[in-house]
Amino acid sequence: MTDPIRWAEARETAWAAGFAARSEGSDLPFAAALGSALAAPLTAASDLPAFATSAVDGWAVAGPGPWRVDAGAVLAGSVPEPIGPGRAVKIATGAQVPEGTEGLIRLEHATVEGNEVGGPTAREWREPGEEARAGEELLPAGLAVTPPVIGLAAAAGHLTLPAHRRPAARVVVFGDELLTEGVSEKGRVRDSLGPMVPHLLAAAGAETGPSLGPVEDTLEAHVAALRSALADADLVCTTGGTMVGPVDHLHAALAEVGAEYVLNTVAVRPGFPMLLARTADGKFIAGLPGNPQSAVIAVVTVVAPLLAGLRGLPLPPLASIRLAEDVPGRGAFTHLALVDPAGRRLAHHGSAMLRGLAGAAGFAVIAPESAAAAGDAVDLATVPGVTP
Ligand SMILES: Nc1nc2c(c(=O)[nH]1)N[C@H]1C(S)=C(S)[C@@H](COP(=O)(O)OP(=O)(O)OC[C@H]3O[C@@H](n4cnc5c(N)ncnc54)[C@H](O)[C@@H]3O)O[C@H]1N2
Ligand code: MOO
Repeated sequence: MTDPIRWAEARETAWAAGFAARSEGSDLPFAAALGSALAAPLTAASDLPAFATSAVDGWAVAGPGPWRVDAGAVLAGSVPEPIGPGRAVKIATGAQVPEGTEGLIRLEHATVEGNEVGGPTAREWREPGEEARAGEELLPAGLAVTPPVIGLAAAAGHLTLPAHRRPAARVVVFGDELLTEGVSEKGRVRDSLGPMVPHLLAAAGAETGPSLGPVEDTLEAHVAALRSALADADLVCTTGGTMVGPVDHLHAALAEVGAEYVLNTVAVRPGFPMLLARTADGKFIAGLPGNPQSAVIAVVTVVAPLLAGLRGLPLPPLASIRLAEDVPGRGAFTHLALVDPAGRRLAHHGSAMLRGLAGAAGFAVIAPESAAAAGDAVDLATVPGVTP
């Protein structure tokens, strides 16, 4: 076993490995691009607006007033006839302003008498290219695709976005002791990771499906499950078997599939035995410890940064929280301490438990060789899918 690396370094190492392996950008439908980084700048396919666009409901007029009313109205969605001096035509918000227009009168400011209209005029339209010129860069490469980015891309004439695709991830659950239904009894426990981890991965930006397993505790079964999951995934997250117990086959299985460690053990409590490995063809295997809270910590520490890197995004920033009570350190290890949104520690925070985690804002980060006191603001490591 290699020396554990520091927790902050584990995040950066996992992210950098993902970023180096990010997919080449391609033109993706908006839904597929959402959440990933732009792989190339977004440019405008036309002027924005593409034509002089009325900003009000009113009258378009030309020349000196009062103006004689032309029949009909200029509505949004068509190309209007030009208007001549001394003429007025009714116009709707969003309609193309007729050539020759010198001013618009808002409907509520207009006086109409017989066939004539009068009132104060103003250039109440948006000029072509006011927001952007055709071909102009709207957003830089590397920016995350958010819903407003999708809206802008559509407005700018696109059906797709140049982005890094979402990585495909699979979860493989190890453990003969696990039950997939009913209550824990007679030495057997309900599998809590199989139902939970795919949702963590989805929230962290992976395409994923149901977990595979529980996989039988033999090396052959582990290797077969890993190979089958790797066949259609960029990332396989395994649960359990990270230690060196009598049926912990993960390390031997990694060797069998030719995977090499990116990192192996992290100086953090809980979660110490987590690992990240890479196969010869550039796929990743994240080993999440079997203790359920430790598995979540491995997702927070290694998997979420890796997925961000694979999508071309920066290392996810840590949030911050003000503690309402003292939190001890864990010596040379980083202590990830469950806290609620008010900064209070939670009961039931053992690494085999999920009860505290289920009500938590995230993990307060207590640096190695330190402790935190009530009132201190400390980093908060959030859990994908959980808003603090
Ligand atoms: N001699 C040592 N033993 C252990 C150490 C150590 O340093 N020296 N570290 C402990 C720590 S820390 C952890 S974390 C676990 C990690 O163990 P594994 O990753 O090998 O996991 P397992 O042994 O398979 O399981 C541990 C524990 O978690 C339960 N489990 C496993 N999978 C699931 C699941 N899908 N759903 C619910 N519960 C699960 C399993 O039943 C065990 O109770 O090692 C310690 N040991
Ligand atoms: O560190 Mo283990 O990962 O505590 O449960």
